[in-house]
Amino acid sequence: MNKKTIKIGTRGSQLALFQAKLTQKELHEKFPKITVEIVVIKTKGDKILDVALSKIGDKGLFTKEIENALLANEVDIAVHSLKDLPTTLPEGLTLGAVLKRGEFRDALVSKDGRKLNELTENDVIATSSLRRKAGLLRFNKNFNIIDIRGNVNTRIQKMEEGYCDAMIMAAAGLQRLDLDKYITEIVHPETIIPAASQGIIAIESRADDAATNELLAAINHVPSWNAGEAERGFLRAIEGGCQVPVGCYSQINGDTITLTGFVASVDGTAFLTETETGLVSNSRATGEKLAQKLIERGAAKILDGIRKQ
Ligand SMILES: NCc1[nH]cc(CCC(=O)O)c1CC(=O)O
Repeated sequence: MNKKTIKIGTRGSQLALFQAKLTQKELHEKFPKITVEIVVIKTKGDKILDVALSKIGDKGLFTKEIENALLANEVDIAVHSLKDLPTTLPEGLTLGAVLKRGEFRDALVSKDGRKLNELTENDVIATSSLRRKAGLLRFNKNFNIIDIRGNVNTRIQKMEEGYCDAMIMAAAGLQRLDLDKYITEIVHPETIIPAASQGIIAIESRADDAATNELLAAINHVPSWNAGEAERGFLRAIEGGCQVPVGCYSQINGDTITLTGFVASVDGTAFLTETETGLVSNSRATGEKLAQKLIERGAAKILDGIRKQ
């Protein structure tokens, strides 16, 4: 049966709504006769606002309630940031498509416009991400780092009110919200290795909904999909999530993909990084091989140590 209406489930943050609207626009352009509606769903991550994400210790903090709505047929697709989506999806759900990737690197946002190499131990740098913390401490072990929560807009407001001197955020999120002017510097991906799949918008669907999946295939951006496969392959194999300092990024060059990843201890003193190159047609396996390399060098031991704390 052909679809007449598609309901998109999304969180209600400005960033999530922007991403849902972009998906709506892409579907509308390809399929002008189909009505695409947006349904806002609150997630646990939207309700717990005062605890560092790394301490909540929950997979799918920003995605679970939306996935439940999808499984209950209340919506037809769910739009997420791919980096927030656990690498193993619930039974019955599938990744239907991804949109063209935005900026994959992190950005420094500083109050007075100073760059990362101009910040000192007298500055307060805010991030709740263990990955960003590890990168920052490897760059300067004396940096003073504090936790921060809240959506992108809230965090900028906190900085302006004096909560901190600088922050690290995903450049893609700032750009999507038209907040580019706050970006002081795009951080080199070897200084702070990005989150796997950062900058990619994911569209999740029911595996058995052939009509919807056919529509999604038509808006899928293949190079971004391959990057996501490689980076999620890595993350799945290393068993990383947002509770551990891990990250990776990929570069596609013709038919090859090069993936760089890291695993670190929370204080940044142990820091392992590796690179792996493979065929784009074999992206996921390339990510898994990268994970294997890091595991052979002791990554599992570092991660086990963190999980026991
Ligand atoms: N953790 C929250 C989150 N999830 C996705 C993005 C940015 C957009 C993206 O990576 O696609 C952000 C904000 C941030 O990390 O600063």
